Amino acid sequence: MADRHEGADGDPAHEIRLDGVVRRYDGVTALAGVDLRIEAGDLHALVGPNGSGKSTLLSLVVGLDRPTSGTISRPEGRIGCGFQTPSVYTDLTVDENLRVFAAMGDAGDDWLANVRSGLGLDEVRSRVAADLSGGYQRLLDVALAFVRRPAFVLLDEPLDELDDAARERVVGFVADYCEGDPTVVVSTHHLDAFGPSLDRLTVLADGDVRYDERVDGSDDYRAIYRDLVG
Ligand SMILES: Nc1ncnc2c1ncn2[C@@H]1O[C@H](COP(=O)(O)OP(=O)(O)OP(=O)(O)O)[C@@H](O)[C@H]1O
Repeated sequence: MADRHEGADGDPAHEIRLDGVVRRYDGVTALAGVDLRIEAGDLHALVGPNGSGKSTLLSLVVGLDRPTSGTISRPEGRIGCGFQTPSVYTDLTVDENLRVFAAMGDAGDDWLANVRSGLGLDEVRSRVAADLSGGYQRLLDVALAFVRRPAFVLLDEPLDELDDAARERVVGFVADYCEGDPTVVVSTHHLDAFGPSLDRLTVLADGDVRYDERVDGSDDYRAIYRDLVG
């Protein structure tokens, strides 16, 4: 069997790298000097209390925002994003949304169908996005992040509003996606759901990295987290 990280694993040229990243807003330090490596092929979780800087970090990595100081480098390659507020075309159907986003890449119809069924969207494929429940809108937003088959996917709270079965499906889909070279960074409050599938865990608190280690399914994530941030 091929190594799951064949090609890019451990190659610094393929990692996302943050060095001394500070992001200050008026009177608020969202990130206080973050050094972080996000290695190719990893399913890498960012966790931390409300306001710890997770969304800020993802926005900076995508390039939607700029650091006050410090540097961020990201290798060439397509990037897929799912942020806290779903960014679907509300007047289009699920299938139309998927096709619009897929058309920006070259991943093909088979992959589109794979994303749709893998995330449990087949039964709503002909419904207009505006009429979907909050959970299905979230699933569609997650699907749009993957439909161009990007090298990097950044997901901010992808499990919000989902029921247990849908959460399991999303975690399974994301973990399978990372079986090759792609890298997925997920900001989440649902450490228990992602825990067994993670390659790396970073805990942020008050804009600082409090923990950043490779992990495997046997780790007691809840205990790690509780010891760090209570
Ligand atoms: N545009 C902004 N203007 C002012 N302050 C901001 C802005 N964006 C974020 N902040 C502040 O930066 C800090 C970090 O926020 P951020 O949204 O990154 O945290 P988070 O870990 O994603 O939180 P949550 O888990 O609640 O989503 C917070 O104190 C927040 O209020």
